[in-house]
Amino acid sequence: MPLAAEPVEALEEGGNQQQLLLATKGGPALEGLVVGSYCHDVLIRGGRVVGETLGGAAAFVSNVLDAASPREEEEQEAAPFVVVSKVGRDFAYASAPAPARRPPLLCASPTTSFHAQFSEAAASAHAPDRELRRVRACDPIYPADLPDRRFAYGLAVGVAGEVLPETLERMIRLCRAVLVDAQALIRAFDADGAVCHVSLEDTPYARLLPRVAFLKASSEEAPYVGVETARRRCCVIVTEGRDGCRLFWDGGEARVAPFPAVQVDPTGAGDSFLAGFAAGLLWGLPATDAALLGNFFGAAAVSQVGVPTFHPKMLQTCDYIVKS
Ligand SMILES: Nc1ncnc2c1ncn2[C@@H]1O[C@H](COP(=O)(O)OP(=O)(O)OP(=O)(O)O)[C@@H](O)[C@H]1O
Ligand SMILES: O[C@H]1[C@H](O)[C@@H](O)[C@H](O)[C@@H](O)[C@H]1O
Repeated sequence: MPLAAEPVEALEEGGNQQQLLLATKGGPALEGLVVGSYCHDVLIRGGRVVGETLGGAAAFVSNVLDAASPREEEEQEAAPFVVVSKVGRDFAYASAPAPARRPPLLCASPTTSFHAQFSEAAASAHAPDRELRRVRACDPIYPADLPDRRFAYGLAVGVAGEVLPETLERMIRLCRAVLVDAQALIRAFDADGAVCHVSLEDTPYARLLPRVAFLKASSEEAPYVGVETARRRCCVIVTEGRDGCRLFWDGGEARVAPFPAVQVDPTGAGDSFLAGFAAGLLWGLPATDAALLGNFFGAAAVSQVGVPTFHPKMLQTCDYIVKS
């Protein structure tokens, strides 16, 4: 793939944080820090509830990191990363695999909850296919909630504004490289809880971008991120649903082809993509090949309702991407 060499050289030339991830190939398992809350997702179609599932980017991310991260033979059960997430006493999925392995912090406020209203009309690849409304919000995650030690990498994956600017700043101080989902930075909520977006440049997060390694945005979020400005500060990845994704860095860009999928639920595609991408970097892949692994897990996520289960055969494809 001719795209592979170019971005990596460009990223290495920058001499910034991306290198730290890229340099881990063959090394020992590296501990990560995932920050963002688990939530309740209620899926609604035609005015009827058609599903209630565990949500929150942290749940989808944990699921993929556990399936795809490099780790020692004897540690097959759980990949080495910590999740800092907050839920209320009403949390319904404490025994689901991701929260059971990495339990959330309990708060007096209720668990963050989203209603996802799916349109009946066939969505185009880039059009929003659901309207999201936050109906409950748990407490934010404060800097003091993060463990006081160093991590190889961090993933800032908030869903409802819970990753405060000062929390992201602390992540940046604790982690050698931080990957950020734009949804953690630019989401706002109207009086009804409907998700809308603000311009990243107008948020306190903007000044942190030069210290972020990768910023991932969906094509719906990309206009609020301001790709042309952001790519001068960090590598920006724009996910394009069934069209795969594009990487933008200072001086270049690359498109990475998708995997085919029959979409049954788009929830968690972006989260699974980002985790697959991070796992690819941990395996030592160039950014564009890591994005291929991201596309693989994004496609896997849309093929199932809720947090997906990975069958051994699917993980053989993942192995093939990583090792070929
Ligand atoms: N229908 C699809 N077919 C194949 N791959 C898909 C499909 N939808 C999504 N993907 C994969 O998942 C990635 C992320 O999808 P998308 O761009 O829709 O993210 P998103 O809007 O952030 O998703 P969500 O908010 O639902 O988590 C894409 O870049 C692609 O690799
Ligand atoms: O569980 C989902 C998922 O984490 C999505 O990435 C996010 O956009 C939604 O708000 C959340 O409900």
